Amino acid sequence: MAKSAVSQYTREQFDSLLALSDDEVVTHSYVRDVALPSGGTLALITLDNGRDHTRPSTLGPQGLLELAGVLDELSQRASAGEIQAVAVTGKPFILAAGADLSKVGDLPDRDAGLKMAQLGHYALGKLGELGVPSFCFINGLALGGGVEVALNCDYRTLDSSAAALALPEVFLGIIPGWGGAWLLPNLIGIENALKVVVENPLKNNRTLKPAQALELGIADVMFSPANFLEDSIRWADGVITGSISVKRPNAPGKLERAVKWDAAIGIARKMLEKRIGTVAKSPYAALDLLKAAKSSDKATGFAAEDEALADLVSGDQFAASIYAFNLVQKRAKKPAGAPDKEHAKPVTKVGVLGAGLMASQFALLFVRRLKVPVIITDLDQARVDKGLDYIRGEITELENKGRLDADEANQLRALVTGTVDKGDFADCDWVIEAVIEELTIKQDLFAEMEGIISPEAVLATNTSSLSVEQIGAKLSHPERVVGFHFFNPVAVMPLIEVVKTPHTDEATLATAMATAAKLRKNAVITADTPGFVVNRILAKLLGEAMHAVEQGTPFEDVVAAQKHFGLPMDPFVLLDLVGLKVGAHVLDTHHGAFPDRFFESKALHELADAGVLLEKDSKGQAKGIDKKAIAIVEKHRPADARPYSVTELTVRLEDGLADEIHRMLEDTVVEAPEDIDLCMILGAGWPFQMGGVTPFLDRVGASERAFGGTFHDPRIQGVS
Ligand SMILES: NC(=O)c1ccc[n+]([C@@H]2O[C@H](COP(=O)([O-])OP(=O)(O)OC[C@H]3O[C@@H](n4cnc5c(N)ncnc54)[C@H](O)[C@@H]3O)[C@@H](O)[C@H]2O)c1
Repeated sequence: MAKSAVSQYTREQFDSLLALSDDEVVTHSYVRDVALPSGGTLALITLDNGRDHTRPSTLGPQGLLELAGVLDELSQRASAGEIQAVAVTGKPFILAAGADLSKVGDLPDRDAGLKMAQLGHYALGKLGELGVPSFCFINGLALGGGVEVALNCDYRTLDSSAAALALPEVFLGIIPGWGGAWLLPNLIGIENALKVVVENPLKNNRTLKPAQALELGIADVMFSPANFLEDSIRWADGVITGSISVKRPNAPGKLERAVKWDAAIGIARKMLEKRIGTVAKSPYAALDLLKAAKSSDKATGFAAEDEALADLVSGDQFAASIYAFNLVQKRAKKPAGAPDKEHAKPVTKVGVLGAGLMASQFALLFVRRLKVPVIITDLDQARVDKGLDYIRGEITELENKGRLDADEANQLRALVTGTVDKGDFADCDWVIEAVIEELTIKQDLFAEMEGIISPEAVLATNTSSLSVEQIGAKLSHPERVVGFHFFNPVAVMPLIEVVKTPHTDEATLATAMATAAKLRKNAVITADTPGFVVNRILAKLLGEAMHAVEQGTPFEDVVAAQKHFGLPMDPFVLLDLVGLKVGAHVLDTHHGAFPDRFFESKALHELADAGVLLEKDSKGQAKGIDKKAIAIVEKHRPADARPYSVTELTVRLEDGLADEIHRMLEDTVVEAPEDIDLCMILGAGWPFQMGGVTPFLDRVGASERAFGGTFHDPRIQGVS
């Protein structure tokens, strides 16, 4: 018999963890005996925290110990010949959403972290050592430790309507440490395991649809939801009797272990170094474990996971991740400064001014989520038609992908119309503009609309850098004006900055917040100051980047200095994406408002006029900086220029950000540092593992250097 992986742990080790259980959400393991079609008995465990489907079952110390106790009893019944198989499933729609993170932030030290890792192995590992075959019937959502419940079983069936499967641990600053890092590559091969565990480690990790999980080999078979449990039991019976033989084509063979394994790890390591440098520790820790899983036995693999998890759980990045997790889970759902929902006015028809890049994307979102008539306009019929074609084309695309049925798609297409006559907006109660970024054009447009729409209708603007108050300056009812700043691409970016002017009334603000919620976006309320939150911080970084290259700092050194922040794009790729003209305009706006702290860049204007910055390959991917761009920047180098070293520039950027954010808070651009962090995580892709900009700046000492204080107390900074 194979060496036991579980016997390295004992029940008594874990008593001290019980204090960390959240009594509110203990997941219980209910057992019932099921008769197998061919005779014999299968003991079916259901994981259930007794809540409805909006509160997924999670696994904390008490739930894990209860499961371990149940499995010990079943092991005895198996030895006595009373049961022939064990299966685990979940309450409706949910297997388990992983470890209970609500109290993990309270783990007092590394030893407690180590015990938490060991407890997972102690409990879940028993699923692989029962003496009879074990099955997981994956009936719904399975995340992190939920997937590891399944991996610890011998076989897995999967419901084709399950919401998602994922091992998102590296995204939270940890690793799949309850068996996942050893079991997964040994089940589905190293290349597939890498895709699931470390791909895109700074974003929400790869979420698998059931068909993908099946194809990768995480599940052995998939059944439709109609008879999922019955089909799973019948299939398990076939496996036990031998009438079904389970094939695992992705399981690693000798050749894969001898040749491919290390090579795949090497490629993944290079990819990570290129993409994230040394910003995050957890993906590298996961790589080390996946590498070792090639030749280690299960007991050694589990012990290595314990040590890695203990290091990470007690470190800075996990504390930071938990902070970010709580922001997104809690603060984002109850935005600071939001008025009572009761004041919100109904939105029964939406008018969209402009049919360009942003307008057509959010017109689509309005019709999909609000399901009310949406009318768009632009300067001429051709532009209106282009916008309509885009919106209708996207609806058809969603229909083709099966995300909308034919009736819904037809209904949505019929709700969107276009016009060149603004008189058709008369009955709109929500009008939003996304025309070109010029103050007088937007002012005149709003003034014109005031003559058409009712005095109660809301006028919203998607401006990125103009004053919302000034856009409404020519109105008799400026109280109905609000900023509603989307991010590109609209379908993907979860944030809307809702901008309140000194005149915006409660009903208008409440309507904006309610509308954002209906669009399923997170809204943060900001004051009407240049760049609001996200663009002001990005403008600071872009301005510093242009200043540094003008001073003779090599472009690659600027990229290296900014890599330290872990943002998804370097400043030059970002400039290329937003457009050089737009970028130059954003810098001008900030320089105009805060001339002592934001640089204006004449070089950037010349780059924009010449249309050069990045050198790209045939697929449009950036290869580096265009030589013509380097020459243009050199022309703007002042006589007394002095290049920065990477370290100097890194510190300069950190201190500049700390100073700017401190000023933003003094000016109450938002209520609290948490709101800045929320905006940067949701609107700029600031990595979760860094836990938000403000704790990061505290942690690296920038807050102390910039304003002689900190944004948070030490616990939140993640300083252990
Ligand atoms: N592009 C982005 O990433 C982004 C992100 C957030 C906010 N914004 C803001 O959104 C707005 C639009 O940006 P875009 O990128 O969609 O620009 P765009 O150039 O793609 O679209 C602007 C559209 O407005 C039309 N237009 C101009 N004057 C008009 C008028 N008087 N009446 C009706 N239509 C008129 C133009 O013909 C054009 O189709 C700007 O205020 C911009 O700052 C842009």
